[in-house]
Amino acid sequence: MLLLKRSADLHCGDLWSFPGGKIKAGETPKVAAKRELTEETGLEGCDWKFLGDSTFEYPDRLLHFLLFSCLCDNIESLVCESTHAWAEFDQLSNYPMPDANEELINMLITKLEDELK
Ligand SMILES: Nc1nc2c([nH]c(=O)n2[C@@H]2O[C@H](COP(=O)(O)OP(=O)(O)OP(=O)(O)O)[C@@H](O)[C@H]2O)c(=O)[nH]1
Repeated sequence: MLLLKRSADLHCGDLWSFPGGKIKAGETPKVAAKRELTEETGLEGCDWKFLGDSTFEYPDRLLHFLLFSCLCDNIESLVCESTHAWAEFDQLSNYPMPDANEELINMLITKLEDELK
């Protein structure tokens, strides 16, 4: 799983997060997910899947997340402004993440378990 370290000056700064960002007007969620991945990493994912959605209320904002997974087979072309890490599921506790991500990770694990059945 690809994780990016957020800059200190951003919301949830200095925490590790999934590539992503806000949907622009007129974009579908999937188009936005693909755009954000490429903007932030230079990578083009394939085999995109919508995994589910989740809402999280921070003290200063209410966020609605639409979670996608994809595969990246060209990882040598990764170009990233932020510090990045490739993490296995059992290593995630080493990467402090925003509070909203607990539910996102549970969603990921559930979907992967379903696929392996
Ligand atoms: N990208 C990303 N954002 C997350 C995660 N978890 C989480 O709570 N967030 C929050 O989701 C919001 C949107 O993310 P973002 O700041 O990356 O959005 P963006 O790239 O469009 O930024 P911008 O507003 O500077 O254009 C932020 O408030 C961020 O803290 C995550 O895993 N990845």
